[in-house]
Amino acid sequence: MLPKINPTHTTAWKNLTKHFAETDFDLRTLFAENTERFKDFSVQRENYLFDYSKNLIDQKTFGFLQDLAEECDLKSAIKAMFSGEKINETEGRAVLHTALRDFSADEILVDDENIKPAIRKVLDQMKKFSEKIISGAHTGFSGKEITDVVNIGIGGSDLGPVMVCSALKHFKTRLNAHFVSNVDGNHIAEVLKNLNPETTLFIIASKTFTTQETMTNAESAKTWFLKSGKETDVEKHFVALSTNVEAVKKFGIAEENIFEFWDWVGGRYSLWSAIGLSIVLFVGYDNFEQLLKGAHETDTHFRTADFKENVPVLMALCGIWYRNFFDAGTYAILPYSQYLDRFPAYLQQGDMESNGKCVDRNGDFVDYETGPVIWGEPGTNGQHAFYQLIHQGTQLIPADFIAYAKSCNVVSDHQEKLLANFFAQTEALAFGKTPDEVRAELEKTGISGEEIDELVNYKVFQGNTPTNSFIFEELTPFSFGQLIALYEHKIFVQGVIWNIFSFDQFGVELGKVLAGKILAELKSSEPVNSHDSSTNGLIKYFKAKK
Ligand SMILES: O=P(O)(O)OC[C@H]1O[C@](O)(CO)[C@@H](O)[C@@H]1O
Repeated sequence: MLPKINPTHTTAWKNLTKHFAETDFDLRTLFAENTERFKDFSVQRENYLFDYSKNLIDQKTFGFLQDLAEECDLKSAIKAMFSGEKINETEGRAVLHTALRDFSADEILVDDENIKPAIRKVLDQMKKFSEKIISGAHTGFSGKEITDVVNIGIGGSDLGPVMVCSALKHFKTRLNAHFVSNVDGNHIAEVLKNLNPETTLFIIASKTFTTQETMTNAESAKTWFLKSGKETDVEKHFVALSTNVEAVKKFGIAEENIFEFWDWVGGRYSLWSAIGLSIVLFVGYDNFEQLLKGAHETDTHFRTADFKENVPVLMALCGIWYRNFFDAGTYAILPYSQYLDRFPAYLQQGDMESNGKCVDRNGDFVDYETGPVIWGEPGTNGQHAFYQLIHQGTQLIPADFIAYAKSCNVVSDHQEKLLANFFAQTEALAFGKTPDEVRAELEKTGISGEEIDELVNYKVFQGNTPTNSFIFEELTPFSFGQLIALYEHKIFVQGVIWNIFSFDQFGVELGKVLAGKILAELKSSEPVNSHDSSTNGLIKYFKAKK
């Protein structure tokens, strides 16, 4: 079981509170005082560099943060997760997405049963199936090869596959992948518009196989398909990824077309499981296996590295420093790679569904902050949109910058230009521009002293905005697996320290239940008066206009 320690009751927290109040964290000064700062606060691993020197920390902060991890008994929490203890206590489940990418011969037991053979079996099933589809050996009902794959799922059954397929586009097979998630009928309508039922494969991805959006979209896909194909053709065009075999069979998908996974795989951690089938089809099984192996490399690092060099632990501790001491309510993820366009959105679910909690592991309401709002967009696009606020707004927004040294596509000098921006932004955010520097610059333009006085404040950059920088050698399935797992473990560490349960998501339930009730009201011809005046008024307007 996970330890149940209130972080604010630790000596480390008290030390951090005092240290925060007494210290003036100024990056200009910190860098000037320690010429070895980059060396002291960076970790170079085989294929990537993690630089956390542009954080508002000194050696003392670093020491207290490390103490916090020790006092919150992070070591035993890591052991508990990897060994299959039921650390998702509120749902009575183990948390073993790490087992899905563990190709070692080590046994992992859940309820006294080794889960490794079952994982292997499903991976083999995914491999064989994908090979048949990609080679064209499996044909659609009219004998034509499958050309398009539509993953129908939402949340963890969508975001991971969409994000990875976007990131690994460079490694694409001949198949096209499409994703339908929203219950908004426009989503499926737009996807189906350009598809041919004879050459389309639908993957119905749902852990529970009860999710309204997915079931509705799956039914609509089947209706669309049956306009051309027959009931007996469904088996060639529909497969399901689920833990709920009975519900899948009821939907009409044959048992041999079910790719199973298990309740110890959380939805937002499921891309490594059968939920990754669309990834396998899109990039091929070998690349998917590389993705898993990359994640496993991070798992091994996380399990074994000293906390002082442990990248996910360092990421998590810096995040806690800003959330709980600087009161930073948001955290930006800024990949300098267009391939990672969906990565921030993926991490929104990963982080916010995991750590957006206000009750601790003792069942008490917390009196400290937990998960921040996660957001972001790829650079350089974000620079021309919201960076203004990060540079000159009124709140502290810590950020992670992610880049690749080599580009998958060498297009003239695009990569140098991209990376020049990457380096420039973290430098500007850290060191800003002082009034004296602004003044000196304006003086060179020849404008009057009065005009300079009027302009100075507008052109000052406060700086001191903390960032982490990741530079990977190149974007490959392996390195991308490493990166995703780094964030998964960062989220885990923060949840452990905040003393919350990171693997349930009760916060999504209330809206779902209310929507069910309201749906019945929308379908009825009776006037709706059962809600507050606002909800009644909105429903009335909708019913009049639909
Ligand atoms: O895979 P399912 O069971 O359809 O659930 C989809 C998503 O819905 C959620 O339960 C949230 O509503 C997520 O945790 C999950 O990833």
